[in-house]
This record gives sequence, structure tokens and C-alpha cells, in this order.
Amino acid sequence: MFSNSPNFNHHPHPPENEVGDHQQEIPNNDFDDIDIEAKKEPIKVCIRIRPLNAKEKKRGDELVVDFDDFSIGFNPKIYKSKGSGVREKAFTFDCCFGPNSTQDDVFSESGLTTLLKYAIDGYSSTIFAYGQTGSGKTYTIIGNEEDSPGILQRASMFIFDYIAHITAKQEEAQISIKTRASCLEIYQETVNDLLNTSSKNLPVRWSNRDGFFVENLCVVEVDNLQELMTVLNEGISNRKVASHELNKDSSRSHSIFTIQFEVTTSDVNDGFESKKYGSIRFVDLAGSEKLKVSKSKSVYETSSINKSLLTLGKVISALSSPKKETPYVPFRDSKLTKLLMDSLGGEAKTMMIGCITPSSHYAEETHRTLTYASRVKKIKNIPVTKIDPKEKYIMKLKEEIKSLRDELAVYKTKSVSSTPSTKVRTIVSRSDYRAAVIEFPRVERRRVSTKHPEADQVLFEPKLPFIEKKRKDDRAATGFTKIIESNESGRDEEEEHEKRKEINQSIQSLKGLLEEERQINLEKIPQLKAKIRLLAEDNKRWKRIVRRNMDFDSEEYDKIKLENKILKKFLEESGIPNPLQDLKNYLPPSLEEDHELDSLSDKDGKESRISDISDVYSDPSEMNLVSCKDEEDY
Ligand SMILES: Nc1ncnc2c1ncn2[C@@H]1O[C@H](COP(=O)(O)OP(=O)(O)OP(=O)(O)O)[C@@H](O)[C@H]1O
Repeated sequence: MFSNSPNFNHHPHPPENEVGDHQQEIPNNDFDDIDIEAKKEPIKVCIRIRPLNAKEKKRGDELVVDFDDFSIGFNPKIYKSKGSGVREKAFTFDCCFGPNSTQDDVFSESGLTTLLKYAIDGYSSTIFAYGQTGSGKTYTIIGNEEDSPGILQRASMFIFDYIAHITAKQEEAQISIKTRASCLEIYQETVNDLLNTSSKNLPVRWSNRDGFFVENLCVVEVDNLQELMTVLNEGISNRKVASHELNKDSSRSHSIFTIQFEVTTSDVNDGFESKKYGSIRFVDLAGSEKLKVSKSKSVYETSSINKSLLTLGKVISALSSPKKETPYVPFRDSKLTKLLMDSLGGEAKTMMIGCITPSSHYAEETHRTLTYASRVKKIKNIPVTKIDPKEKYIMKLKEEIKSLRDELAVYKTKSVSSTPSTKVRTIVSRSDYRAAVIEFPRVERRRVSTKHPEADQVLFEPKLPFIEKKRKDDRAATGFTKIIESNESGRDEEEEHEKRKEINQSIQSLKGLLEEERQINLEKIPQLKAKIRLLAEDNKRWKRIVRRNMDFDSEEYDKIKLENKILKKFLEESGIPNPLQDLKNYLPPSLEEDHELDSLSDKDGKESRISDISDVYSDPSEMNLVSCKDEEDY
């Protein structure tokens, strides 16, 4: 179960120099456009007020603070009466917990569960407790093991429940999550491994990829809640704790408990695997204390705690400074601030729990904690997921291929669809095409033939000149001349002529609109070709990267190759046929059966077949996408 990790932030990435090479090779193209401002988010700050303890009650200390869900205010009357000189003030925070709040309230209402979800989703997350000695930091983070576990234990339970929940989903991708844990303490500026007590004074090193990390820290892989709790309890029991006037179990070191997640997602469609590396750190800081008050036995210990907290205070002040120019941030001045660098103004998602005592006796310390807490609230981080650069790049290529496919599919559907576009449909309905061409003659025929069955044949047969005379003779013979003449010379014929005129105009409009659509589609082809070329170039570049990357799995390479083959095939298949080869596709299906439609004379008497409209278009092959020349290079 135990393994030694070279790094505090260790994740199984390729060796750093190789990553460096990848980073140079991977094109920094438009895939990487990041809106920095939009991604900035302030550190979340919660305040927890502990109840007065027995000593404070006995002394008759009064409550120095008021609070509601989101703000803390000093009670001016009480506070001023103590003559501390600190002004009345109200502070606003993301949430505030009063003396009666339970451990569960803090866990479930602080937003910690969201932070945990982010950690499992590949973000670095940090939660740290800050405050004077005896204010309840350890109680909040670690809790009281027997009856009141802290957020660390509650988070551990949540983590395994949540992992079970997301791995059970397994829809488009299969997810497997490895969980690891490590514990360390910073005691008098030395870093000690809490899981391997013989491992002391570990070096804090810098890496371009991980930032500051602790070298040779023991990182343990855990499979379930029980194993995780065993590891964390081991770390908790090894911390330096000592008794002083203000706290009988005072933490004499800063402890950091880290739970890491390696999330492997494999695409069920193509088997492509990607990894994300998230983590959550629980930081229980040692509390600041006045030596005079705490009467701690070790002066050096106390001054060392205060010194590192002072550096943390300077870092917080510098990062929250309203000045426009970036001030010097003294991260390197202590090991604590080095290891918290990513959490303060970095790429982590961070939450601070400011712990305060309500006692008027410690009003000054409480005021200081609240001032720091409100400064921390001004610090903004830019959280990012930790993904291996090469996998990130593959994922982006996959996304690009997918969007390209979608675009082509839309394009293809639009060009060859039998459903007319909205514009065309509007024209069709506006011209009342159906009514004009089908319904009008039908209604008219029905009307006449009901009244005068003999006239039906004569009226609705084709009116070709050579039979026209014969019909007139027939009409005279049948005695229906009057009726026929009134129909021929009357309003109905005019109406029919008008309708035909309208139909011809509609056809012309349709021609115009369809030509317009065709032009728009033609204009899209170069853009699509350019996109395909860009993709092909990127793929070529990627191929070079793959070749250079000795540890790159040949399977992944084959997958990329396959993707490109599929893309090539897809492009070959995406020849766009003439969208107007058959205008009937654009018309209601019933029209196809009507003989009346086969021949319609325009006003010049020329016959205009609907299918002729397609003649205005050039060879459909013009609309085919040219296959990418670079394909052979894939
Ligand atoms: N919200 C709370 N409810 C009940 N008891 C609390 C609460 N907060 C703290 N305590 C009690 O107060 C005492 C001091 O708390 P704790 O050890 O957590 O302080 P601390 O800030 O970690 O101090 P130090 O910096 O010295 O380690 C403990 O006995 C703890 O059980």
C-alpha cells in the first residue's frame, strides 16, 4: 500500500524535461485561448466562532462579536469598554458559523463539498484554518475523534461516496479513480513526513510544472475509506502537540493532509484514455500566540510559529494589495508560504476558515484574524485542471475533429436536405402554391362537374389549339355553349391566369433564393477546407511529437492515425450533390403525383418544368470538398 513519491505534488507525469519538450512542440494555437479575467475567482472565506470555554465563562468574559449568516460585527459597547482602541467594524464573508454550529453544519454549508468535487475533477484545492491559538482550527479540521469528527474525516467519507457515484454512471466514458494520501508537518521551518517519522527535514524544491513540492514524501495509495482513515489517523497522531495556558492540546506545527486523485477516463467509443490529477489539501495552521499569555515552554517554538505566520500575513497583504502594480510577494521567505503558493493567488481552488474566539478577552486577536480573513477574500486565484499536456492536446484535437464532423454534418444536411429552408418554405406558403396549383382546379372542377357533368370533360382537358375548335363545335352541339363561354371568357379564367402568373413569380423567387443559398454554401467550402488544413497541419505536428516521444504509447498513435483515416473517408464521402436536382424534394409530396404540375406555361407561353430550375446550378461536383493534400502524411 505504501510507496515513496519523489514529490509532494507528485503525479505520474512523464519526466519534467520531456514535458518541457512537449510544451515547446505543442502549438500554442487558438485552442489555448484563455480568458484570464473570466477565470479569476476569489478565495472563499468562512468564519467560525467557537463557544466560550469554561475558563472564559468563569472569568465572566463577554461576547465581543455579533454575527449573522454572512457577516461578523464587533459589539461596540462591550469592545470599547475594554479600551482596546480597535474601532467598531462589520466584516462580510462567504459564510459565518456561530458557537452553536455543529461540525456537520460547517462541512455541509461551507461549500466544502463543491471544493471536493472540483478536486476529484482535476483541480488542486486547499482548505486552511487560520486563527489564534485555541480558537478551534484543529477542532474544525480534525475534530474530536471520539464524538465529533472534523471536516477531514467527513470529507473522506464524502470522497468515497462521490467516487462510487461517478464511477457507477459510466455512460460515454469509463472512469477509474486512484486515491492517494500524504501527511506532513512544518515544525520550526523543517518539513517532516507524518507517515514516516524517520523521514525528517525533507527538502522543499521547485519544479516548473508542480511549483514548490516536498521531495521524498511518502504518498500512500488507498482503496477505500477505511484505508484512508488509517493513513490520516497515523498522520494526525504523529503531529507535534503541546500544552500551554491557552490550549492543552496546542498544535506546535502546521500540518498538511493531502488527498490526491488520479482520474482516468476512457472513451467507450474509441478507447482513448485521458488522465486528470486533482488534489485537496487540509491545512491546520499552528495558532498565533502571545508568549506572555500562552506561557509556552519553548520560546523558540513559539517565535518560529509566529514568524511563519507573519510571512503568511505578508503574503496575504501583498496579494490583496489594492495597488495596481504587482507588489513583491514573499512566498520564498518560509516553507509554509512556499507550499501554499499555489493556493494563494495561484491555480488552486481555495477556502479559508477563519477561527475566532468570541471572548472579549481576546478581542484584539479576533480583530486581527477578521482583518486577515477579509484580506484573503480579496485574493483571486485562477483555478485550472491538472491534465498531462500531451493528453490535453489529444483531447483538444478530438474535440476539434468532433466539431468539424458536426459542422460537416450540418452542412451536408442543409445542402441536400429534402426539407426546404425557412425562407423557401415561407415563399411556398406565401404564394399559396398548393391552393393555386392543386386545390383551385380541383375545387373548380368539382363545382362545375356537380352542376353540369357534361361540361366537366370539356373544361378541364388540356387546351391545345388544334382541339380547341373541335371542342367549340362540341359545345355548340351539346347546348352548353352559354355555360362554357361564360366560363372561358369570365372571371374564372382570369383568376386562373393570375394564379399561374403568381406561380411563375414564385418559381422565380424560389430560384433566386435557392441560388442565394447555394452561394452561401459555396462560400463555406473554403472555410471548411481551411479548417481541415489547419487540423491536418496540427495532426502532422502532433505526429512529429508522437515520434519524438519515446514513452508515448503506440496504441495512442494508432488511434490518432485511425481518427485521421476516418476523417479522410468522411471528407471523401462528403461530396455534396446538387441540392436542386429535384425541386420536388422541396415541395409537398402530394405535388409529385399531380399531372397538373408537369407542365406549367409561363406568361410567354414557354413550358417551364419544375425540374428545369436545377439547370441554373453548375456541376454538383463543384460543391464537393477537396480532400486534404496533407492526408498522406498522417
Ligand atoms: N466549535 C467548537 N465547539 C466546541 N469546542 C470547541 C470548538 N472549537 C474549539 N473547541 C475546543 O476548544 C479547544 C481549542 O481548540 P483547538 O485545539 O481546535 O484550537 P486551535 O485553534 O487548533 O489551537 P492551536 O492553534 O493552539 O492548535 C479544544 O478543546 C476544542 O475542543
